[in-house]
Amino acid sequence: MLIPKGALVVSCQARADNPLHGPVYMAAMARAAEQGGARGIRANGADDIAAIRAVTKLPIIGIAKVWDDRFPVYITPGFAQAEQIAGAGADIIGLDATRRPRVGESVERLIGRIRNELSREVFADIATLEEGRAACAAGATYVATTLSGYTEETASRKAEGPDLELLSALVAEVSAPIVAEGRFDTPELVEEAFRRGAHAVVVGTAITNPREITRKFVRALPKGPVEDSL
Ligand SMILES: CC(=O)N[C@H](C=O)[C@@H](O)[C@H](O)[C@H](O)COP(=O)(O)O
Repeated sequence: MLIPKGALVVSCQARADNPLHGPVYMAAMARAAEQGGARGIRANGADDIAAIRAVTKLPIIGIAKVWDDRFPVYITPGFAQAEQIAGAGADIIGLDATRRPRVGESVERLIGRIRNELSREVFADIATLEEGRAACAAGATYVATTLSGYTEETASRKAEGPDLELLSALVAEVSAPIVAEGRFDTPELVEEAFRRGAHAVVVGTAITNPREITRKFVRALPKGPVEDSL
């Protein structure tokens, strides 16, 4: 198992509209995270993964986000994407393991192929206890709470911070190592995740998205016109 127990994993991702989009910035983020004590990196797309692979030996959870209007699944939807990110240097393949409609083969078959044909660990992003059970039975190495709040069935959880209840239920009922991911945005919440038995915690936005961090501070500003002090 590549992600050690008790690890903080830092997700280094920036979409195309983010000024930090691009492999140079994401590799720098990953180095900063490593210097800060991260024991793993999560990254999206072959270009970012290859650039991060070149600057660190930390285990990389690679994903490939591909949007298709016909299907809700966008995190590594098929084997072709998994093969591409494995080739770029991902040690672990992250994928959507929810029960939602998907293009191509079933998630069970996809997990099996990644393990057998690519010899990579599988990191299953799920949103419910049932999906966690199924991913574990299909051979996922890790099961993560990543998608709670982001599927139709779980949309109401998004406003409530991280899904600590799902985390506890998975720890109690699923034998794979359980990773806490999604809206863990303070050190206190990371502590709480480990208290509840998480194997590792993945933090993204709160560490690697300065635009969102700035917005959070801006929301705390007094309303009304900003005084011009010049
Ligand atoms: C739902 C979805 O697509 N989540 C993504 C998965 O890769 C990322 O956008 C998140 O940033 C990541 O999961 C870490 O979570 P947070 O940024 O909340 O710490």
